Amino acid sequence: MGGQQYKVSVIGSGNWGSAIARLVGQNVEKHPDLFDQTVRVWVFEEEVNGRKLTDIINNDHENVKYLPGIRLPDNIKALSDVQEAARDANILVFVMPHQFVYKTCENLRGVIHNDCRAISLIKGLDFHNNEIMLFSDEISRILGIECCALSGANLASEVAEEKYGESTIGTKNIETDGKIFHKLFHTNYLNITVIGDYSGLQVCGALKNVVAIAAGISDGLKYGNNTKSAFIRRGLLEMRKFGKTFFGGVHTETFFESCGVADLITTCAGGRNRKVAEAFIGSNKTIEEVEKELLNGQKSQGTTTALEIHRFLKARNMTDMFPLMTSVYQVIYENAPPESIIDALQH
Ligand SMILES: NC(=O)C1=CN([C@@H]2O[C@H](COP(=O)(O)OP(=O)(O)OC[C@H]3O[C@@H](n4cnc5c(N)ncnc54)[C@H](O)[C@@H]3O)[C@@H](O)[C@H]2O)C=CC1
Ligand SMILES: O=C(CO)COP(=O)(O)O
Repeated sequence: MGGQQYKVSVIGSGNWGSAIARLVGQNVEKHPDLFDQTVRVWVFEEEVNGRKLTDIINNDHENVKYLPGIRLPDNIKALSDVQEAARDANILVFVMPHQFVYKTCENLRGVIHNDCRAISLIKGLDFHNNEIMLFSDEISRILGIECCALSGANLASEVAEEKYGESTIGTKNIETDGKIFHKLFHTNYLNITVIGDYSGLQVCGALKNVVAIAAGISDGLKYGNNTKSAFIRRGLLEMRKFGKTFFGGVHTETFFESCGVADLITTCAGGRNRKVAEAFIGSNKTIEEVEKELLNGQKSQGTTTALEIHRFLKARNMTDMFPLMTSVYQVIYENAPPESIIDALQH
């Protein structure tokens, strides 16, 4: 692709999708030699206050539903047709709740250039036919293109407000994709490190959401900071064990990057998973009802991930090896008393 400008499309426009589209919109302007100056964004169309969300984004430069109060750059072009949003792109940034990835990728089959490359910002793992897969690998398989991943301690609203933070890119191709994606995402307020362990990075992004539910349960029970730290520590150990047990090439060092312990801390302090789990305690509602009431269409991925992990471990008789993951599942889905989650710490 020597000398050619990369056309970037962001596939997804929720809370993180909008914050990252904003950052990418800014960064392509800093590298006009490298990137086309328009960033197309696929929006799952919906009506907000009687207007199409795409029209609101294109005319008012704000995603009023998923990232209210933040101005998006003028070079962001929202499109409701995913094929139109991705056609001719050289770079695809996948950023959507993990339950929507397959359908979206299927719609893109045959539309994507084979010199295109992708990056997954999705925090979740793919459990399919009782096997476990990385979304970067699935995107790669379905679309026939290379796909790496970005994950980090990145609460979307804070990144959108340009509060300083860090993030991690995991890729097999550090010299090629690592360099181009570093250019696309690194800013003075988001410091990017590139590593080779893309599997460990994605395991962290998915499992920290389940640990954040444990932190939320702990907060809902008013257990205090020491208890929450115990959940975070045990959670980190289970994240590492899960990665090393089920994926090759997972390194302990990855858990010390932004995608590891830092993301765990930020999500357990200020994330949606924690917030929903805290409100769930004592509510007499299902977790889905609480999520709907609190998040206005945003999704907390940890509940689905807890269920998927549990089914996967149960099929292998391995639930005992992951007491915290198991206990979160039991509290959320099997009406286990929330206080029983402490047993997971004494295992
Ligand atoms: N929000 C955050 O602070 C961060 C989120 N992430 C991860 O980024 C990914 C995307 O999350 P967000 O952008 O925050 O999304 P979100 O949870 O804010 O929004 C939900 C999105 O799903 C879309 N949607 C609803 N129904 C759909 C359907 N049937 N098909 C396709 N799309 C549909 C909505 O239009 C909306 O864009 C997730 O894996 C999340 O864990 C990662 C870092 C930070
Ligand atoms: O991934 C996140 C921060 O890095 C956001 O976490 P929540 O989905 O729990 O808000």
